[in-house]
Amino acid sequence: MGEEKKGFFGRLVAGLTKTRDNIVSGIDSIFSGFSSIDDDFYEEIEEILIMGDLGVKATEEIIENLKAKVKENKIKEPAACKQLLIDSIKEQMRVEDTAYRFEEEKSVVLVIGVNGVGKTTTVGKLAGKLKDQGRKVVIAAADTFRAAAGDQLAEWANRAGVEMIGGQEGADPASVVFDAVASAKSKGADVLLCDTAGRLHNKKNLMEELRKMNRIIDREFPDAYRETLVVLDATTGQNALSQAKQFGEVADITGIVLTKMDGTAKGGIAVAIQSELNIPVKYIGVGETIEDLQKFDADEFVNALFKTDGNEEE
Ligand SMILES: Nc1nc2c(ncn2[C@@H]2O[C@H](COP(=O)(O)OP(=O)(O)OP(=O)(O)O)[C@@H](O)[C@H]2O)c(=O)[nH]1
Repeated sequence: MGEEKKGFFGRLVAGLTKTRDNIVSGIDSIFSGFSSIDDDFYEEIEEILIMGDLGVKATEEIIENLKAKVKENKIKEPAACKQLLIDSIKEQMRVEDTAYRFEEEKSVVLVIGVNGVGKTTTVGKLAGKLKDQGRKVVIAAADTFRAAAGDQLAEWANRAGVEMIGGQEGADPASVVFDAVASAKSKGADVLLCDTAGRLHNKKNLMEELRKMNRIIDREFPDAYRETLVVLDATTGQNALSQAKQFGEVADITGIVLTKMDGTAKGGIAVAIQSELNIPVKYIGVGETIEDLQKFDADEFVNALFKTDGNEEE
């Protein structure tokens, strides 16, 4: 098991190379470059965290927390602050509900996100993952806005070996969800994954569409556990955070999927999201194949960023 964990950690470390270069190399040079802990020292750390997309609010709180820890532990050496900074970031990322109940219970999972963020890909990967865990999955292609979205999802359903309902361009998303719920129930499916649209420029329509879908699920599948995942493209940095906030105004988000974490320098956005929204990042996308969706764990993420296993005093 230790090997498996190491493999996962290794892949996470590799996937976060650019984010790590962006944040940690700068931080390391501050720890080694400063001879005493003063205002300049804190300001430079603050600047790097903000540049690393952790967000102004989260950064300010991390720095306050770090200052308190330094005082409490009577630390005098800048280098000795590193572990305290790691701890502060982890504390800042703490969220209450990080459970994956849809993996255990009969569930309907709504997946929301604007075009191009990797929503369809994520639904496909998630279907494959749940199927591998022995769950019976049905996909509802309720993003009927974009031409070819249905075909693309059908390919993913095929790859994952699960059934897909809907996919006709221009169809009413709520009626697709209605058909999919009926199919999921008649087949005794465990999880119904709904790929839905996310046109943020027309919030009223979006809200109406989501409300309609939710009403149908409430009525037709009242005992299903409900999960609403918002897919965000990590490469868009602060824009991803603002999308999450906007979706939060029209839906009860239970989790975030951050895609394209491979190869982006903006992975620090995961800190901003968990800290500012108190919503867990449940998965990260680290590539384009069906295996490239990983469960997200904030502590492991911070350890991978700083390349520490969480126990060592570096
Ligand atoms: N590198 C990388 N690419 C990804 C990841 N997730 C998705 N992509 C790519 O991002 C592009 C957009 O993904 P889609 O799944 O089509 O995006 P979408 O949000 O469904 O877009 P629409 O179908 O237009 O709504 C595709 O080329 C995917 O292969 C990821 O985690 N890493």
